[in-house]
Amino acid sequence: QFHMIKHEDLTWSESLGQGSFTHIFRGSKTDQRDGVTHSTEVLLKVLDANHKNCWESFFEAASLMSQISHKHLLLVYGISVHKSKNIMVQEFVKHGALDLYLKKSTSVSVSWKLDVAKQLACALNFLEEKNIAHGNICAKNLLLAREGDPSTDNSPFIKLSDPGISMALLGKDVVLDRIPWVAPEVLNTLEIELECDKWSFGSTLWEIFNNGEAPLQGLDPIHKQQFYEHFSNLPALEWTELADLISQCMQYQPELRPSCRSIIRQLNSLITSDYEILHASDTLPK
Ligand SMILES: Nc1cnc(-c2cc(N)nc3[nH]ccc23)cn1
Repeated sequence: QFHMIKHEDLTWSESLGQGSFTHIFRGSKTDQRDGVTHSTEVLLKVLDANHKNCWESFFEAASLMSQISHKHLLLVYGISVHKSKNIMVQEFVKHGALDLYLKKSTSVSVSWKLDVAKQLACALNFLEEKNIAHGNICAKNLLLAREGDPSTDNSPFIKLSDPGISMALLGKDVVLDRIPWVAPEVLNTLEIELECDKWSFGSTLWEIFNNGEAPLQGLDPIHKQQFYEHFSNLPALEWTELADLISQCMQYQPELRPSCRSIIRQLNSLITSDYEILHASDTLPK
């Protein structure tokens, strides 16, 4: 169920860092279409040689993304297996991960953030309708295809990346490190259900409205686990309506979390609320 890409059709450029058990590189792939050679910029995600046993899960994550297509889901061109290297070939998304972008950017408006939040909610709604759980929703896995430009009121455009290797295969320490994005019930079951993505959506909303700052970033794994054992909540944002949506998503009882349709409805009412006017002051020059 995968397009196999020949290794010789891949060109490798610079390393762009690493994920859980993977290394990522910028690169390009060439293919022949009606006799013409096309070269496409791609992102090459390589599974660590010492985690070869995860290759099924690595490709499982990619195949999830290639079975369905949606404008806010990352495009996976295919896979390439060469000697001991397992490579996933993805579309290259120009501005990279949203968490880093938010940390670097100073003047990102409230409406820009709401637009991004709504795009993520639409992607989750699409997955929910297909009964597909993603399992790794976070700002690091949101890729910015278009920055959007405040002067021309051009809007941002994001793509949700693949979920990566499944929780069941990651060590307990990696799962603990994903607190508070990983839903509490996953720590016991290591199973990902649709409701888990709603919890993660809440945590990602918190990140977006805290300029990419990671929630609970200072806590070590033990204190992160206690955060769940004490049924704690993230610090509420000033904007109460948004804080309410986040706490609805981050309810410890999965069945009480809102549907994607409800999340989208609530985001729409926030977009039209006068909050933007009230908060226009935070983008005006002092
Ligand atoms: N599917 C993907 C995933 N990541 C990127 C990306 C783009 C960029 N400008 N800087 C980066 N730094 C790290 C990753 C990355 C692109 N496409």
